[in-house]
Amino acid sequence: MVVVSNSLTAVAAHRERIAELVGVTGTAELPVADCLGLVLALDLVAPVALPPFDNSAMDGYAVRAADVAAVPVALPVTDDIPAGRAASTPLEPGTAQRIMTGAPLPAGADAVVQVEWTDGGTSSVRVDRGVPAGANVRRAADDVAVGTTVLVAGTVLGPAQLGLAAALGFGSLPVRRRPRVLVLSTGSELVGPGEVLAPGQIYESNGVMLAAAVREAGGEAELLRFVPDDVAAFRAAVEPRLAAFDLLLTSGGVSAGAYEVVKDAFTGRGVEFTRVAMQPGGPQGAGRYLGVAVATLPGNPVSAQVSFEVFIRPALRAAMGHAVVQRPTVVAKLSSPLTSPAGRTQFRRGRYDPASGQVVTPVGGPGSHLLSALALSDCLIEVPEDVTELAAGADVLVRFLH
Ligand SMILES: Nc1nc2c(c(=O)[nH]1)N[C@H]1C(S)=C(S)[C@@H](COP(=O)(O)OP(=O)(O)OC[C@H]3O[C@@H](n4cnc5c(N)ncnc54)[C@H](O)[C@@H]3O)O[C@H]1N2
Ligand code: MOO
Repeated sequence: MVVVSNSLTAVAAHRERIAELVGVTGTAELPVADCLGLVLALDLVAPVALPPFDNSAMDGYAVRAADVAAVPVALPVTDDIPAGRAASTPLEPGTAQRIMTGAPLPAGADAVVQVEWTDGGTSSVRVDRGVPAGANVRRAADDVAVGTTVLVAGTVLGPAQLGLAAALGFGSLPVRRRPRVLVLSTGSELVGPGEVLAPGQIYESNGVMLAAAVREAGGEAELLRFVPDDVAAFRAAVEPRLAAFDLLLTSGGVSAGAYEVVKDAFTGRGVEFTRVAMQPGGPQGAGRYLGVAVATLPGNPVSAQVSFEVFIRPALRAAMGHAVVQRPTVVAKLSSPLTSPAGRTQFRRGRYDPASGQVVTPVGGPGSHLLSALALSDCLIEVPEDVTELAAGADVLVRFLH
């Protein structure tokens, strides 16, 4: 692990460590409807053509273009072809067949006259405007030929990709499965919603926040809350569950206090604790416990969420096979001056306003308990390790939170 001065671990080194621990999830065959946002694990090859047959692009009349070269002309209507049914008879010269959008073109027809250019007749039709051969006809395989690789492995499946898979008849797709994360909050002071706060107690918030962050990143989260500051209780709560998960994500219990349950439970058992050169989010731990990846985040709510953004989200995205694992960034002008601790990357919370010349405004101070400021923010302002002061108007890197 790369370590920077005064024995702090570099942010990038800790990020790599977490990504390496989480690794890449396996492949699963999932129903197409459940694949939104997932990454295709294998190339998708078309088992059918799109369209599968020549068909009409318009409601109208299937004709031979030569028969409507001179208009107006009256043609007997010999068949009626709704979508979903094939023509029962080939089109004879000098006749028309009424046809609906998407219905198969009868043999012998080479064009469709849209209904607006006719009198709409059912036994005989008067065609008022001629069409060239091929008009309003969608040819078989116009879009996709059988055997074409339509989507390559690594494609992120959005609505259009899922629509294409469905159009080709796929009911399920091979994808990288979602990483499963057990989110665990520790702290004897934590109580749940609806309970009356006794002196010294607070409502638990990190679990809800981190589980939501896991889901937003594309993972599956299970929340385990309100574990007391007791090593035996902690291990008893965690151990029976671990095998079902790709990552155990804890918050709290890792700094220098007398009751650091996470640190006490994992020290010397495969998890290393360190201080990362960042603020907030200094105290971090990473490793493997009973074979499962573990990341321990600090308990202060803003520290926990910023740590998630910096370390956990990229690892989960990489685990799912995403090529782009980082949020988008932009360089913006700082609206007001900032100070930052020497030797640490500071992640201040901010609001970005593209309208006023790409200005970013810090929201709240640097305190890692300022959760409401985080909730009002849409980005992190990243101040490099070697920068301790920034004037208003300085260029800063903005990392979006959405
Ligand atoms: N002597 C030192 N004290 C502290 C240091 C240090 O280096 N030396 N580091 C500080 C920093 S920085 C951080 S960050 C915190 C990290 O502490 P822990 O990870 O051990 O977290 P806790 O002590 O359990 O809690 C910190 C704070 O956050 C609240 N918290 C914790 N879990 C939750 C939760 N699930 N929901 C809501 N709030 C939570 C907790 O009540 C505390 O107020 O340590 C500093 N101290
Ligand atoms: O590094 Mo701590 O995470 O600021 O509150």
